[in-house]
Amino acid sequence: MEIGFLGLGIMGKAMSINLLRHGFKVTVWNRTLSKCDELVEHGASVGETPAAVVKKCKYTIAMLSDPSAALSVVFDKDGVLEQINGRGYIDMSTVDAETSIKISEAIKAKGGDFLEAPVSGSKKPAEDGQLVILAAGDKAFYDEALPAFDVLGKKSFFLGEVGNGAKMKLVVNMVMGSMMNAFSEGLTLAGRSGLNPSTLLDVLDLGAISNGMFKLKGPTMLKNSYPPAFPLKHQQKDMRLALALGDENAVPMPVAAAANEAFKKARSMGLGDLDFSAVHETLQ
Ligand SMILES: NC(=O)C1=CN([C@@H]2O[C@H](COP(=O)(O)OP(=O)(O)OC[C@H]3O[C@@H](n4cnc5c(N)ncnc54)[C@H](OP(=O)(O)O)[C@@H]3O)[C@@H](O)[C@H]2O)C=CC1
Ligand SMILES: O=CCCC(=O)O
Repeated sequence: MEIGFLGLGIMGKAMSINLLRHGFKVTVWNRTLSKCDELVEHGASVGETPAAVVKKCKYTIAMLSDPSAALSVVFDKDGVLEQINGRGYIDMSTVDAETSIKISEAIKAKGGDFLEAPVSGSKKPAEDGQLVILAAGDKAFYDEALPAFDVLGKKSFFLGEVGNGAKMKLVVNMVMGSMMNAFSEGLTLAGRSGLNPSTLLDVLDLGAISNGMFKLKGPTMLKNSYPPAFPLKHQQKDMRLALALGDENAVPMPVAAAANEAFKKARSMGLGDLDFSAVHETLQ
């Protein structure tokens, strides 16, 4: 079955290669078209525009940086809407519910099917097909897309109406961003107060707050090394969108608000393209 894929950044590249490896025919598009070359080496075809990809595929997946990119690819000239009639569109980007609902309504008005399906998990889980998929929208289309989700992820959740996937993803990343700041403060405090931060990693790993993120990021943070798996600029976008969701629902989130300030500071220091663990540098 032919699947379209729009957006070949860190995640989109890994996800589309994974689909190809599992026998799907994939047609790709990326704003910077030269990034499609590597996918062609893996067997992909290339579409010149989002509309051209959508036209030849039963359904098309998007993995784009933020709400403005997600909207642009759908609504602009040569965008998804122009060819969506009778086809499906799955937006896996992390965006807010409002953006997702706007896209969903436009796709449906043109006779297409829509799912939002943001993911938990980063570059390595994307390469290994171990993402957690947070889908919402048309249930029949979800069932149709399950073979692709089964390749991309280790578990898919169907969360009901469009907006619920986006909200779940933002809540998860709000918790993650807050934890990353507490972790950075802990590593820094350990070092400055005369402890060995490596020993702190061992102690944390044996206790109740042991987790994959501390285990994965701790050793590189201690070397002040932040190769981008999840770019810091995207984590800050997610904190901003989660705080807006908190505003809408009158939920006080002082911890998340402080974490957002730290990510903003890191961006102002030019660290936005590094991994989100580079927020550690704001304390150095
Ligand atoms: N990295 C991670 O660990 C995870 C990321 N996410 C989410 O997935 C999405 C993608 O993340 P990631 O792959 O890391 O990001 P990258 O920054 O690596 O890639 C972003 C992609 O969006 C494209 N893009 C940006 N602006 C536009 C635009 N105006 N029009 C068209 N295309 C555009 C880029 O194209 P170009 O190449 O031309 O710049 C690129 O393909 C984000 O929403 C992120 O929050 C979710 C889970 C994990
Ligand atoms: O949105 C990015 C999530 C990164 C992760 O789950 O490790």
